Amino acid sequence: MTFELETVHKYPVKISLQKWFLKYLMDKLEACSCDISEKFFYLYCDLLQREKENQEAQYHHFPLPSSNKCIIIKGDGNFLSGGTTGLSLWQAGFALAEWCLENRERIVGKTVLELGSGCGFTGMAIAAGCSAKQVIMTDGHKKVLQQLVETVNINCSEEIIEVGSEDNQDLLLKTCVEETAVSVLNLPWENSSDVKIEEPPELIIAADVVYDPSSFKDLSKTLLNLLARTEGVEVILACTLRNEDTLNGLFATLGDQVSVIEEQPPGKDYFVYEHQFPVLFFRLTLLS
Ligand SMILES: C[S@@+](CC[C@H](N)C(=O)[O-])C[C@H]1O[C@@H](n2cnc3c(N)ncnc32)[C@H](O)[C@@H]1O
Repeated sequence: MTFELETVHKYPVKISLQKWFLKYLMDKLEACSCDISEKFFYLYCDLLQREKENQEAQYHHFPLPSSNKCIIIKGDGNFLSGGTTGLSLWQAGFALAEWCLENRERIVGKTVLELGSGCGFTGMAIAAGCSAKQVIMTDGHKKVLQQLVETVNINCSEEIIEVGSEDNQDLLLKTCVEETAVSVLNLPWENSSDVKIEEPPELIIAADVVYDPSSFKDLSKTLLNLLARTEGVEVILACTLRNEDTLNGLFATLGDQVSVIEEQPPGKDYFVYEHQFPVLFFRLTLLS
C-alpha cells in the first residue's frame, strides 16, 4: 500500500493517536505565539465525541523504510483480543520483519512460509519489501485467519482470488504484491502434515510462537515435517525471551535431528514498537 492522504482517510489511525497529534500540534503553535484556527478546536471536540462512541474501526499504519509504502493493520491494540494471541501485534513480529528487511538477500526470489502469522504484519512487510517469489502466511485459529485475509485485502491492490476449493480447502486466498505472490493458508500445527502446500517453501519463518509448552509437540512435528520437504530449507525463529526454560523446552522437543544456531538480531530499528523483552533469533536446519 502506498502512503497517501487518501489511504489515511480510508483507513483512519487510532482516535487517541489523532487526538494526541492534534494536541501536540496546538501546544507547539501556542508555544510560538501563533493563532490557532478554531477548526482545530472543533476537530478536537469531534475526536473526543467519536472516542466516547468508540464504534469506528481503527488502523495502524507502519511506513516501510526507504520507500513510500506502508503496511496497514486493522485492530484495537489489545493484547488478547477475541480470545486469541493472534489478533495483536507482537514485538517479535516487528523484529522478524526487521530481520528480513536487513537480510533481504536471503529472501529475494524465494518461497517463504510463515507459521502463526497472527495479524499478518511480518508477512506483508516481506511481501512489500523483500522481493520474495511467494509469501505463504499461515495460522490455525479461525478468527486470526479472518484477520489475515482482511490484512491482505487492505494491503494488496491486485485482484484477490478467494480460493478454498474441494481440491484444497485450506488455501483461503491468493493474490500478489508487485512481483510477490501472497497467499493465506489454514495450517494448524495439530494436523499440519495433512495440509497441502502448493509450492515447497525454501524458507520458513515464525515470530513469537514459542510460549506454550503444550503446543511444542505439534509445533516440532510441523517444523520437522516442513524441514524434510525441501533440501536446504531453513527455519528462522524470532523468539521473545520471557522464560529461557520455555525456549529450551522447544529445542529439547525438536531433539537431535535439528541444528539450532543463534543468528544476529537486526542492527537497526525500522519500525516503532515497544521493546519489552529481548528477542532472540535462531536458524534451524535438518542434520543429515
Ligand atoms: C503470539 S502470536 C504471534 C503472532 C505473530 N507471529 C506476531 O509475532 O505478531 C502466536 C500465533 O500463533 C498462532 N498459533 C498458536 N497455536 C497454533 C497452532 N496450534 N496452530 C497454528 N497456529 C497457532 C496463534 O493463532 C497466533 O497467531
